[in-house]
Amino acid sequence: MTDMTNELTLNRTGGASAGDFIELLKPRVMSLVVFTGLAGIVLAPGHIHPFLALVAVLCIAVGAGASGAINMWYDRDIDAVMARTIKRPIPSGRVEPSEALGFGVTLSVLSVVVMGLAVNWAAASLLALTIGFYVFVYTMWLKRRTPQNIVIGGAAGAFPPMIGWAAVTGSVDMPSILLFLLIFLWTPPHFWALALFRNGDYTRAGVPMMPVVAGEAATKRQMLAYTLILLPVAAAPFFVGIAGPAYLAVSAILGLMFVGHAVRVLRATDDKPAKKMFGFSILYLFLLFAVMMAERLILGGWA
Ligand code: HEM
Ligand SMILES: CC(C)=CCC/C(C)=C/CC/C(C)=C/COP(=O)(O)OP(=O)(O)O
Repeated sequence: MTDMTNELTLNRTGGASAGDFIELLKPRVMSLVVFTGLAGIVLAPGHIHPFLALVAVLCIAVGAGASGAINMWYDRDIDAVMARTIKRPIPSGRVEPSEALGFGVTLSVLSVVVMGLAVNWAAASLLALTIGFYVFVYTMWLKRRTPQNIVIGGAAGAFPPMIGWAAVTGSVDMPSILLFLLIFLWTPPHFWALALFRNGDYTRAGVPMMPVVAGEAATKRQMLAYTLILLPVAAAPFFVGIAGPAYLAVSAILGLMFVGHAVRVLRATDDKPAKKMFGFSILYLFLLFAVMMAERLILGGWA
């Protein structure tokens, strides 16, 4: 406790560093979000100037990070009682709440306006929708109210490939909706794996995550159901012509491994399988999109 008090005093007098503002952008989580946005650009039919592609990726990165900063501003009360989040810049006193809010709002507006002016307004509108969904629908409305919070609110994290796709095509098309669906169905097993071994945090903070409300067994059964539904959905990009045969094989292997993790979690009596499944969920999504992009870049289009 003394250590923590000293740390708070030190930090307050020291003021915020650039690193604190970078931390507000949740860079590690957002790196995969941006990667899926890049995939939308690579997989979309048509051409975009490489410089504009770079601008689009930067706008997705800045918009995603900015919404993370607003999330940290709104959630500063619960972040202060969860072990995983207590050292974040606001609860530890290094950044004032109003500074974080101003930072997040400014960068959100900037990312949308630059996307609209430099790339197109279809991508900018989807980016604005995504930021709004994460901030208003997930963070401010559902997160503290229902155990379905991440099922519905998770849609925010699934939009980036559609944003990237729209940056190239100016439209919303069926293959990009499929990429949305893939991430949408991946989110519950991704997040509930973490919630299972961070259950104490969410109980203390009064956040009604699924394991807190429905119990561990029911959560685990739902995780298995999502991994099973993911199998055909993850294969679908091959059948609509935006992914190749190597992708199809990899999606089946990774999908079965994901189901295997869910089965081990279902049977487990300790936290270890859930921790492993959380780590695997990230690798799963990263590899799926990496293979989809690599095959497209190496071999060209299929459609
Ligand atoms: C509503 C949907 C989601 C929720 C509630 C959620 C929740 C979380 C949480 C609580 C963590 C731990 C973060 C930390 O301790 O800093 C995490 C980690 C992570 N999430 Fe998610 N996530 C969601 C969607 C996504 C999406 C869509 C992606 C990417 C496409 C993603 C990628 C990651 C990555 C890469 C990490 C690991 C970060 C690290 O290395 O520490 N998440 N997620
Ligand atoms: C382009 C754009 C705007 C993308 C946004 C992407 C997005 C909504 C990702 C959601 C992932 C995420 C950080 C969830 C954390 O949940 P939480 O906020 O409950 O987690 P916490 O407890 O770590 O704060």
